[in-house]
Formats: sequence, C-alpha cells, structure tokens
Amino acid sequence: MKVESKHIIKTNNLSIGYTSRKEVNTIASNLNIQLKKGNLVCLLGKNGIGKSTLLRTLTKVQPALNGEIFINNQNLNTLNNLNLSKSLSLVLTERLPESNLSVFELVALGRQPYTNWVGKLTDNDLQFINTALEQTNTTHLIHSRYYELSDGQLQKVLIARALAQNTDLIILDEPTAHLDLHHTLETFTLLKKLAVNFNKTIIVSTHEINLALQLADELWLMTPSNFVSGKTNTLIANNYVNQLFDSNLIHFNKTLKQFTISNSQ
Ligand SMILES: Nc1ncnc2c1ncn2[C@@H]1O[C@H](COP(=O)(O)OP(=O)(O)OP(=O)(O)O)[C@@H](O)[C@H]1O
Repeated sequence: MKVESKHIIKTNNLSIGYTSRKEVNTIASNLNIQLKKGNLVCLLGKNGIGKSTLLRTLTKVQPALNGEIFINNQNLNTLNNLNLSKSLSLVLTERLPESNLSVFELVALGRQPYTNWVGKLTDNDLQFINTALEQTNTTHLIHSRYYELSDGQLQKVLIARALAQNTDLIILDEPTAHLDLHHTLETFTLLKKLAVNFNKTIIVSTHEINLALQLADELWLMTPSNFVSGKTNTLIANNYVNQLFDSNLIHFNKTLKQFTISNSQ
C-alpha cells in the first residue's frame, strides 16, 4: 500500500531558475522542502536571492529546472489548472493589466474554480466573498474600481480574492511591500490567524524580518550558499538567521531576536 505523506508541499531535489536560448541560470538547487499543514511560513532572504523565483515555481507560474514538486501528494505537473486553483491561491505584487473591474468583481474571481460555466454566484459564494472582504477590512471599497485603488488597498483586495478562493494553501509574495506599519501588522496578524484558527498553510515572502521572527511557525531562509527551513528558535540557535545578510551595517542580536544597526565605532 502506498503511504501518503502529510506534507502539503514536498519537493525532491528541486532546482529553480531561468533558461534562455543560450544558457541556464540556476538560482537555487537541491531544494528538499517538506511542509506540514497549518503553518505560517516566512520566506526570507536578501534582494535578488530567489524568493519570487521559488514561489513562482512552487505555484507553477514558471517551470522547475529540475526535480519534483508535490502539492497534497499530487505531482504539480499532473495537476490541471482547475485542481491547482482549488489547492492553492497566490498573491503576487505585480500590478494586474488595467481593467474596469470593481473590487467586488475582483474578489469574486476567487470563486471561479467553484462556479458553473455561467459563472453564477450562489449564496455560498457570496458568503465567502463577504467574509474575505471583512477579514481584510476592504468592505468599504466594494464598489470602487480596480484603477481607483492605492497600491496598499489593491494588495489587501488581492489577499481578499485569495481568501475567497478558500484553498488550504495560500502563497503570498511580499504582500506588505506597499503597506504602512499599521496595515503591515494587520496583514501579518490576519495571516497568523488564518493559520491558527482555520488550519490554513501560508507561505509568505517578506522583508519584514523582525515581524517574521516573532510570528512565523517556520522560516525558510535563502542565502547564496544554501536554503534552510525550520523552527525560528532552532535556526537562530544554529546561527542560520545571522547569515542572512553579509553586511557590516546590521547584525543579528540573538537576545532580542532582532536585526539591529551595528555600532559604527
Ligand atoms: N524573468 C527572469 N528572467 C531571468 N532572470 C530573472 C527573471 N526574474 C528574476 N530573475 C533573476 O533571478 C534572481 C532572483 O530573482 P527573484 O526576483 O526571485 O529574487 P527575490 O529574492 O524575490 O528578490 P526581491 O527581494 O528583490 O524581490 C535575480 O538575479 C533576478 O535577476
């Protein structure tokens, strides 16, 4: 009998990167990720290290260079788009193409995998949409047009769309990049709540390192030499966190569990 793993995401010797006609640019290789359900994971690493590339590969937005990815024990390559969109939702930072959609219509798109061919929304769909708007504090924007939203408002609406999609796994690429401190905290608190109260698995790439250290159940750290994952305290104790930046300007204070500015003297 085949024993199925409990991992919502599992990778075998995954390599990520880009292929052009002339060459292969490998960003990271031999990634063996195993993630259990119900965790808030923060993916950390300096600019250009490959966080977006990893998230785009895990979500089939771009192909893996090598290796395998399993989502809920199913090989990503064998998942069709409908089943993929019932398994995971994705929040990217890139602006969508210009459109006339209202916030309601944008969030309603999250229900697309569940609606019939006419796309008629049921009471159940409306319930998911309204709850998603409430959870992200965007109900007041419901009639606004996409192009009228600030970057921060749009980010929250896109999170609402992912919530309306009601998937076990939600993957977000720098969701707080355009948010002020208050809204950043609000977003992270919401993500944590979704993991704790609703057993959602959330993977979020972020530069909010100090927040990640406080809130994440697990960290994924990308450095030029390796990829490590694990509980925050274990990674701190094993000196992985302080290797995130090769910089004289900041250092990691183990007692405070924070990066602080280095003494210039
Ligand atoms: N479409 C692309 N084609 C070729 N190379 C790319 C492409 N997109 C990104 N890269 C390269 O891949 C590397 C990793 O980029 P990526 O965007 O994944 O980093 P990141 O960790 O998300 O960075 P940031 O924190 O700045 O958003 C970079 O060297 C980047 O130049």
